[in-house]
Amino acid sequence: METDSDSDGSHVSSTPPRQLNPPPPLPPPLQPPPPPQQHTPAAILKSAKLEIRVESPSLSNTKRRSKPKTFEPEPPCDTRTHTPLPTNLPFQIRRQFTTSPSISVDDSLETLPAGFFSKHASFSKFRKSDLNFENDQPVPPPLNPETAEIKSEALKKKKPSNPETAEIKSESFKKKRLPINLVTVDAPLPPVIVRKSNGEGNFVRLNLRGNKHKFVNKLKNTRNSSQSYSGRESYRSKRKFIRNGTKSVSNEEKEENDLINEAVEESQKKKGKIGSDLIDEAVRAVRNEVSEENLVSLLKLVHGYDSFRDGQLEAIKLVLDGKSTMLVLPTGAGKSLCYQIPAMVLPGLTLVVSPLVALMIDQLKQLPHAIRGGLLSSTQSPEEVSETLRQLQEGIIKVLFVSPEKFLNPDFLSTYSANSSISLIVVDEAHCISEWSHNFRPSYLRLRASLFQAKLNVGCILAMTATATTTTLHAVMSALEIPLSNFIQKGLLRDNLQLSVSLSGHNRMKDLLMLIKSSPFSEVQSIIIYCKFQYETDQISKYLCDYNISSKSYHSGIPAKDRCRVQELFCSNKIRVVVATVAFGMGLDKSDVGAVIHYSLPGSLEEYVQEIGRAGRDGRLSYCHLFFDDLTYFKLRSLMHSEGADEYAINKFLCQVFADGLNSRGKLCSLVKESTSRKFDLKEEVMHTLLTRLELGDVQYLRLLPQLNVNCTLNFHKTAPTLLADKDIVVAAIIKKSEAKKGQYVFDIPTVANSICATAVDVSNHLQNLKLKGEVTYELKDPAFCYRIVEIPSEFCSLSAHLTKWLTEVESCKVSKLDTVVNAAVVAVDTCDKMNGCCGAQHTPCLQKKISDYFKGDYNCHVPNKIGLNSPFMRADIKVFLQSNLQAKFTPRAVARIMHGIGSPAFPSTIWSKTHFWGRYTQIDFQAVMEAARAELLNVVGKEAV
Ligand SMILES: Nc1ncnc2c1ncn2[C@@H]1O[C@H](COP(=O)(O)OP(=O)(O)OP(=O)(O)O)[C@@H](O)[C@H]1O
Repeated sequence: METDSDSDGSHVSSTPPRQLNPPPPLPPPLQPPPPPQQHTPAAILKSAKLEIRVESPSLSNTKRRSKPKTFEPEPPCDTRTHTPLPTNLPFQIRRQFTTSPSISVDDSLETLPAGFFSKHASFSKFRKSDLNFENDQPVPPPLNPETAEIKSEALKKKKPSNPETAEIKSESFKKKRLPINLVTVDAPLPPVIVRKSNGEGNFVRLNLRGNKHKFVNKLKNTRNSSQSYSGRESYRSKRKFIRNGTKSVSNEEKEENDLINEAVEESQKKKGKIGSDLIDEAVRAVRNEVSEENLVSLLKLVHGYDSFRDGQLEAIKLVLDGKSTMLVLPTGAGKSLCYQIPAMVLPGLTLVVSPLVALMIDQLKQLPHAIRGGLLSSTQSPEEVSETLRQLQEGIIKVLFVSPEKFLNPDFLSTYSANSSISLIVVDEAHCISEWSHNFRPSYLRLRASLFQAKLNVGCILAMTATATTTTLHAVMSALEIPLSNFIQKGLLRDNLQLSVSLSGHNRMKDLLMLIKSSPFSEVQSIIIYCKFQYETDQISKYLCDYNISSKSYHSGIPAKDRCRVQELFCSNKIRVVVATVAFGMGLDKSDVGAVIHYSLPGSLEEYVQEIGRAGRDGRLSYCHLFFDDLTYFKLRSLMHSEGADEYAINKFLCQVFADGLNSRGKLCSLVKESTSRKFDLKEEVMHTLLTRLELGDVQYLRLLPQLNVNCTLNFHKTAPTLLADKDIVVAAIIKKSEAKKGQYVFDIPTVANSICATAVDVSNHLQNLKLKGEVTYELKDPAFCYRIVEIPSEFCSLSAHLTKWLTEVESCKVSKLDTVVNAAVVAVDTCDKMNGCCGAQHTPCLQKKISDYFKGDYNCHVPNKIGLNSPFMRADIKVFLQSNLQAKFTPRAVARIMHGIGSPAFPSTIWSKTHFWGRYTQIDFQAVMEAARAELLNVVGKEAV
């Protein structure tokens, strides 16, 4: 059963995992894709694969790190449900095919056009002096890779990798830990308007396995590696299909499950080691009187700390008083403790909704001895799930980690509403609720106070985040009905982070090497380097190893076990550098990371703040360097447009969603993800967001149900189908609604379910039972969004206009977030007068100010960006491109995406990156390219009409 997401961080990554091995050859597509014309053979570009992610400092009162000892015109929209789609749309060149070509899906967010970097490199501005680091050493020539590897192995052996020493060191840091001072954003928040949602019935039965993101990642991996359809198929057969009714579990799922079991076991082994009588007594004391004294005693016993950090006590007291609270503390400031202590004191369960399985595992491991935790994940076996449920019912588990999808599954909700008392719901990474955050997740949109209250009778919510702008905070507090009086924000950045920035030159890798080999970075033991693209992490880590800098890459395309191993090596100081995408860092609690380097631009200041927050958690002076360059900026800016959609496409999509018109009210419907995505050129994530919006907007048009593989091929084995049908209503319906193909029965689960007024899950379960009895075997395929229609829109035009406007605003918001990062970097490098403590490449005061202004909503991008609004040859190029591809149906957005080098479901990079126009106009504003494309399409259509 296909589901939504307990994932591995990839949703954060804008680039799909890279597929390292060449895929099997491309099978013939359902219908032939239009081959792009090549004008200049030499200009045919290969596509490179990418993956995406990002961090900041001040110096006073902070200890300097010691040198490591060892490591060196839109078409008119339809107005009614049944309005036939126009066939002679403006802006579409009629195909030469009689049937529409079915192009393989490709969301090539991470696919760069071939030669992208070299072709566009326009930087020569890098000034070594800008770095201004002491002991700038000449870069030694690279070693022969073989020798380097041997040397690096030898070095590793000699390294001070004694975990004991490392532990002692970190203990001594703890003792010497300096108070963490925070740069506070103290702008008053305007009053929160608490919007009562019509949350009744808004929950969905989603994600019984919850692995959508993993699937998506993997799929992206295959897609973006400019590889074939069959590569995807093979992956799909491994992961997506349910063979003969049996869930096939991939190695990755098994590995993830092993990690969960390990964490659960570890968590359970620890219990009772500390004098539990003392703790019980301390808990009782807090229950009697929630005083600072009692809470500090409990803190000492449970966590071993002498005092609370800024914001912790305040938050804990509010929560213990049953008040929903919004807590904004910098990364590493100790947010987890704010639910751990209440979890011990409150009588019922504390549920923690967390976006990533990896994060949940880390948090589970970090629970103190006295708190027993549990985790529910889609990868667990039924036995493991029932064991967790048993422990929950017996009250053994005090803190349960769940994904938002699992949490909103009605089965899960009913278990809790019936059997268990929940005292507190914690929404971790709460910014994911808001579409205006840097990391919006549709499933988080469902987290509403009204739902918690109605379904679980829980009134107390603790929302936590490290990075949220004022707008995002409003959205979160409104959804969770948290009053302004319960808003705690203590700072954004720790002042032990020294922030530097430089414009990188043609050879960013060399710049990076120089940086690492120069003081102060050369004196730092543990460094994280953030990149945007997976292939970059592999390249850079190999490059650093060649220069005797022990490093490993980390991204979501690496198997879970290997990722875990890299994290272990890093945490035990056996490697010095981790070169990672965004997938690394969430939940990482290595206190002595001394430096974070952004090799690529972060997509937003939120991302930057979150990632630099991995450094200096021990309170010691730590260094954060940001490289920026125009080329990366242009490419990332293009990528920000990969999820936009046109009103026309949304209108067509709505027609499909409500395809059965008035008859569909109450009906179970489904949309097969892959084909629908291709048909409307909408990414699956965008379709999911739109469906969620149709469920949770002002009017509830539908109710989302668990995602399923909807197409079934069934074989009967024991009893003759007709005989079985006589005594089995489901079988009777299947026979009636099936198509017989070579003795097999092929049917669509929702159709069968509708015919007997059952749910799709009922039908699936029934099939499973028949299979267990040996009556049938079956195969399910085609993951689909499932939903029930609640209300038919009276007309589609205004609804699609409304949804388009919303998506466009979200798209512009993303673009402006990236523009703000670049602007902050440019202002620091080009215009800083260095009067307020900035020096050389070190711009801590001015970057801190920018960041603080941004989070307060006061930021002005007063330096113009380098994105052009026109180019003399653009119209001509578009014209040539269109004329060479007369067989394809383009929209202005599709043309603009190709000109920006962004693949989409209907125009995948695997095919379209072969045109030499691919990515040619990344430096021109996307909207401007769309306008030019619109004009040229009108010309072509006009001529055709003549
Ligand atoms: N009052 C305290 N005194 C000393 N150490 C503390 C205190 N509170 C928390 N810590 C420690 O600080 C570290 C970071 O805590 P935690 O992981 O909860 O931070 P966080 O705010 O959740 O960070 P992130 O946003 O990165 O997840 C942990 O090792 C934790 O034990």
